[in-house]
Amino acid sequence: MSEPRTAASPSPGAFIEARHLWQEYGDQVVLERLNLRVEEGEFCTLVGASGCGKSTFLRMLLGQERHSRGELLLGGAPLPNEPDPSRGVVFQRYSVFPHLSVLDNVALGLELPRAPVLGRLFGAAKREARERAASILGRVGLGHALDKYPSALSGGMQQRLAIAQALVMQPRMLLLDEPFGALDPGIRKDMHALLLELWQETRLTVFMVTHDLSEGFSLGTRLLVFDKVRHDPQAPNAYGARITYDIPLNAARRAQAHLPSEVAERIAAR
Ligand SMILES: Nc1ncnc2c1ncn2[C@@H]1O[C@H](COP(=O)(O)OP(=O)(O)OP(=O)(O)O)[C@@H](O)[C@H]1O
Repeated sequence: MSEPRTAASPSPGAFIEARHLWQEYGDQVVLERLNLRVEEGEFCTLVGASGCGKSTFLRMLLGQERHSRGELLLGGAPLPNEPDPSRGVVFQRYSVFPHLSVLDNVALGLELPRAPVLGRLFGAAKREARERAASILGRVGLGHALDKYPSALSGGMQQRLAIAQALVMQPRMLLLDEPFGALDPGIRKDMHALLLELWQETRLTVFMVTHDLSEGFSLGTRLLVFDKVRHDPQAPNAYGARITYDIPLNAARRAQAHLPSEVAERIAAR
């Protein structure tokens, strides 16, 4: 029998690792020698002053942007240079397709890779895709709105749809860029509860940018503060940000994230 893993056990290879990571645009240094190790299942919230490179870091994790220097690894190998279904993303601005129904918005992600020419599946494959889409929409609270169009949805409902779009692809990582920034406080609270439930169920690794520090503290298992350690008032673009504080949060939730899913399910079932 293998030894139980405890907090003191050496951790296996990191899921995401940034080593001396830099991002520069021309003569503007945005990120500078950033180092980070994140294990699978962690929920990292990213905070920092406006313009310090949080969204840039998310885009790099998504594979939308290549770093200038250093290494960015996924499971020990260079992170793929292009977005793929293993990385789901939700932006602050609604990213759903306005001309498609709620159900089609989510089913499309399943249909396109399997029918790249027509963009449509037929028969059993189509039914299966739509059933899966409907099931995840039910999970995010949109089961009653499958035939609606996005223009008929509230802001919170549109973000639920965007989350469903990302989750239906069964990503290993969920990247959220201020996903609730445009929502009213009451709706935000509902969305926080939903996101935590989904994270606990799926055991995804989450990176979420937020400007709301209390949201950052209450949601994550880890708060990452992006900031510049060097400033030159004569040359504001000369130095970039890195992670200056890395604060473990919500110990109980953090411990749960490390529990093997089958053990967590057995305990929950009692
Ligand atoms: N493709 C690009 N080309 C040139 N400059 C860019 C590019 N992408 C980002 N930048 C610059 O990099 C800096 C960091 O931008 P980024 O959006 O990552 O910051 P942020 O911390 O997410 O900001 P905010 O909190 O305001 O959203 C900004 O000065 C921005 O103008």
